[in-house]
Amino acid sequence: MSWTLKSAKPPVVVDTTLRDGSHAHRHQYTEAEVRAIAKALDEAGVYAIEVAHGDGLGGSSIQYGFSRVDEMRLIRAARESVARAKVAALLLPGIGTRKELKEAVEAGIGMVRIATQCTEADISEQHFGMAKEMGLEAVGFLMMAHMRPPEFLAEQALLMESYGADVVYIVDSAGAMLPQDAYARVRALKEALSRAKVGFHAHNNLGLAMGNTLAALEAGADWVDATLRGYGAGAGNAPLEVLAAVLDKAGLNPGLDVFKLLDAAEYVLGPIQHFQPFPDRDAVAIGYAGVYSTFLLHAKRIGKELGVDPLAILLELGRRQAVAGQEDWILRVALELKEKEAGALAD
Ligand SMILES: C[C@H](O)CC(=O)C(=O)O
Ligand SMILES: [Mn+2]
Repeated sequence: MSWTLKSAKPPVVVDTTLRDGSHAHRHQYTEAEVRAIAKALDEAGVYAIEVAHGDGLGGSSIQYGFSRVDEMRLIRAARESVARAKVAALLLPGIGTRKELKEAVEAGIGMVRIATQCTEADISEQHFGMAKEMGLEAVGFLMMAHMRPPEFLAEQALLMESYGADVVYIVDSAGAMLPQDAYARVRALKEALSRAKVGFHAHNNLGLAMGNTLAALEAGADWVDATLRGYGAGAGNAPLEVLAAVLDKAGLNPGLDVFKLLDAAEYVLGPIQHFQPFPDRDAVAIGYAGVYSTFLLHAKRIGKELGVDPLAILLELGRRQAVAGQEDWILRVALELKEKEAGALAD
């Protein structure tokens, strides 16, 4: 791996402020917020804008947190606000179904990203079939990709390609990768896939979202994700306005307007952000222990309610190798830690 970016090409950039950022926004986006953000992103030249509950279509629930506004209304609002960018949604098989996908198409999506745990690409076959039948650009998301080696991920990506994926992403859901990890995984997919493009989605828990995105580009990534101000789960994602400035300096700008993005980050997202994600004590623990980034706010809340250190909860979840969909483990682990502590005090 080199840092020259000589092998990199201008990537397709997908913004997920209105989907991954929904985790940080506790799924409370309003239609007016979505309209303003989607319009600003469209005018700044991003290829696609992902809009959905943070956990994908159908995610609004007691397990993942209720959305303030129905996501179909948010998708429609985004679609009405863009002149050029594609509107996309995320779907996790088991959470989202054909019903939600069909409604999202009617609301205006042109692309769906189908996300599975990186060991379970085989459960996505039917969903890629539906996406293609509905005329969508179809993208595969191999989540928690730090948990498996490059050659294993390449096999999973081949499955998604065989189901019809146009792009397959290495998703560093835990923000646990070092640049060499991102590089090796993207490289393996580039070498294995014959038709599908390769993408990379970063989280900043170890402060490496930008570095890992550049490593992915050096490895040949065709698509990359980012969010305004890195607004996303855990310590957030690669910050879009920073990525645009860096790509521009490196001669790799795919057509993004750097100054429009700086304004969008500062004046459109900035005033409504619930908080600025950054690698704080608990977020670094997530990257260090390889825990799903979306567990951060749940662990902080449950830890506060029960008087248990969120860092201890997150480290234990890492030890148990919890993955997406196992949000119920957070409360269970917290209760066990509390019980253990009470037992130790009684002894
Ligand atoms: C549903 C997740 O938030 C998808 C994602 O962005 C990730 O795994 O990272
Ligand atoms: Mn993410």
